Amino acid sequence: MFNILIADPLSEDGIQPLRNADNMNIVIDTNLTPQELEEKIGEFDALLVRSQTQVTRNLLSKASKLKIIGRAGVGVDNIDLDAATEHGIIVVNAPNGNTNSAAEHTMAMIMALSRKIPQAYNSLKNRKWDRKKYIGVELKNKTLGIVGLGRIGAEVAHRAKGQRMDIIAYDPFLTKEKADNMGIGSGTLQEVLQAADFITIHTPLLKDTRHLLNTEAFQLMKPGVQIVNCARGGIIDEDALYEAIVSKKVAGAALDVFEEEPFLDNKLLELPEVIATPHLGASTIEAQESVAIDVCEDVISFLTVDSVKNPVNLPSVPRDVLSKIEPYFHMAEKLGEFLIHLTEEVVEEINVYYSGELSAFEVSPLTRNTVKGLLKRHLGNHVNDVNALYLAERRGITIHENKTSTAKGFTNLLKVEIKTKSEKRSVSGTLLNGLGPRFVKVEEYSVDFTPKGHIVVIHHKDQPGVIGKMGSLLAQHDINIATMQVDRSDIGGNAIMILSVDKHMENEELAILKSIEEIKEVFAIDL
Ligand SMILES: NC(=O)C1=CN([C@@H]2O[C@H](COP(=O)(O)OP(=O)(O)OC[C@H]3O[C@@H](n4cnc5c(N)ncnc54)[C@H](O)[C@@H]3O)[C@@H](O)[C@H]2O)C=CC1
Ligand SMILES: O=C(O)C(=O)COP(=O)(O)O
Repeated sequence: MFNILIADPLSEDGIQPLRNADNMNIVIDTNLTPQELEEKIGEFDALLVRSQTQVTRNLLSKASKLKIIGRAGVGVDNIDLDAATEHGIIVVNAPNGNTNSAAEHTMAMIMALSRKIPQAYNSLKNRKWDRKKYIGVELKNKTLGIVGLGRIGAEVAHRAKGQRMDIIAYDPFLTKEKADNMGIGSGTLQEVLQAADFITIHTPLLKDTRHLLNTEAFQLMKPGVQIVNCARGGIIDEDALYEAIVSKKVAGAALDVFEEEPFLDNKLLELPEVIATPHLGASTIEAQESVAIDVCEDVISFLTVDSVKNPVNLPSVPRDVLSKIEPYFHMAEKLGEFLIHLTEEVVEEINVYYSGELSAFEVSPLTRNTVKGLLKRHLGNHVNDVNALYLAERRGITIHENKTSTAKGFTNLLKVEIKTKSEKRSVSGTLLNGLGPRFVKVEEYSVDFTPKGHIVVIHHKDQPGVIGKMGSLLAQHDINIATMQVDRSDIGGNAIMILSVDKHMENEELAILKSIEEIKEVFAIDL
C-alpha cells in the first residue's frame, strides 16, 4: 500500500485515477502548517502539491519514505529540486494542462488593465457613475512585448494577434525563423522593453529571471507602458514597480503573482493603477482537472512501473528514443551490479562504451542505470535513477560515455569499465534477439552467460586439474553447478571461470575455493 498526501487543493475529478488505482491510500489535508507537514511527511510515499505548499530542504530531510512529488501545475519554484534530487525523490509536474487557462487569464488581465474594468467596477459598486475617470486605450495596433515565449507566452501571442496587436518577443530560444513563422517580431530583452506598450512576462522564476524587471529595466521602457505578470512574483522587483508607477513611468500593472504569497499587506495594492488577482492563472475547472489527472497518472505509473511522462529533475527521454533504448535498461544496470563486485577498492572512474546500433541513440539514461547498478552494492536502495549521477559525482567518481559505430561482430555491445587506484575491471554485454541480455566479455576473456541468479567468477591459473578440484570441493558442500564458462589468455597462463550455481555462496564456501592453490580470486555475485 502506498500512502499519498495531497497537501494543496486538487480537483476531485482530477484525482479519480488515484482513487481508481490499487494500493493507494489517499490522505487529503490542505490545511497543514509547515510544522504539521514536517511531522507527518515521514509516513508518505508520494506528495501532491500546487504552488502553495513549500517543499523545503528541511521538509525533505524528514521525508524518509517519499519517492515522488507531483506538482499539479507548471512552476516548481516552491520545491527544492536540488534537495529532492539528493534524496532520490523524483519531481513531476503537469506542464501542459494549464497553458490555455494561464494564457486566457493573461488576456483577461491585459483587457481589464487597458479598459480599467476592475477600477470602474469598484467605483460603480460604490454607487458612483463616473464615465470620465475610466477612459482606456485600445489594444489594436499597440505593441505587446512578451518576455518568455514558451507554452503560455506563445498562446498569449496567438490570442493577442486576434486583438490586432503587434507582437515582439524575447526568449533565449526564439529564433528569427520561428518568430517569422508565428507572424511576430523578435528582439533582445532591451529591444522588447523599449518597443512595447504592454509587457507581459512568461518565464519561470529562476536565478536569471529574479528581478528581471528592475529599476534599470523600467527606465528603458516607453512612458505610459502597462505591465502584466501572470508568471511568478519575484520576476518583477516590486519596489521598483511601485516607484515606476508612482513616478508615472508605468501607467498600470496587472498582477496575478507576488513575491510573497499569500500576500495582503503589499503597498502595490494601494495604488489605483494596480489591478490584481490572487494567483488565479490556472484556476479553471478544465485546467485543474487536467493537471491533477496528469500528475496522478505519473504518480501511479512511477510507484507501480517506475516510469513517468513529465519528470522535472530527471531528463525526459523522447518516446521514440525510449522505445529504442528501453530493452537495454535492464542490461545496463546488471553490468554495473556485476562489475562492482569484482573489486574491493574505491572506484574513481567509470567508462561506459556504446558500440554498434546503440551508438546512434541518446544513451544517458543507460549510463545512469549503469551507475545506479554500480552504486547499489554500497548504497542499497537509496540510489535510484534520480540521484545516481549526483551520488557518484559527490563521491568524486568521474563518468565518461564513449560511442563507436562498430561492435566487433555484435549488433550492439555495451562495455562498462571501472578504474580504481590500482586496477581496471570491465564487463561487456549484448542483447540477443529473443534471448535477452548476455554478458560476452569479462575483462579480456570471452564468455557467454545470462546475467541472472548466483554467479561465481574465478580467476585462476590455466593448469590441468583445477576445474576438477573446484568441482569436487563444491560437490562436497552440496553446491550444484548449473552452467560453466572457461577462457584463458594463453596455455598455462591466466584464466577465468564463470559459474552459475543454484544457491547463494556463503563466505566460508568462497574461502574453500580460495584455498585451492591455482585460484587467485573468487567473487560471488547475486544478480
Ligand atoms: N499564474 C499562474 O497561475 C501560472 C503561472 N505559470 C508560470 O508561467 C511560467 C511559464 O510557463 P510555461 O509557458 O508553461 O513554461 P515554458 O517552460 O513553456 O516557457 C518558459 C519560457 O521562458 C523562457 N525563458 C527562460 N529564461 C528566460 C529569460 N531570462 N528571458 C526570457 N525568456 C526566458 C524559456 O526559454 C521558455 O521558453 C511558469 O514557469 C510558471 O511560473 C504557469 C501556469 C499558471
Ligand atoms: O502552474 C503554475 O505554475 C501555477 O502558477 C499555478 O499555480 P497553482 O497550481 O494554481 O497554485
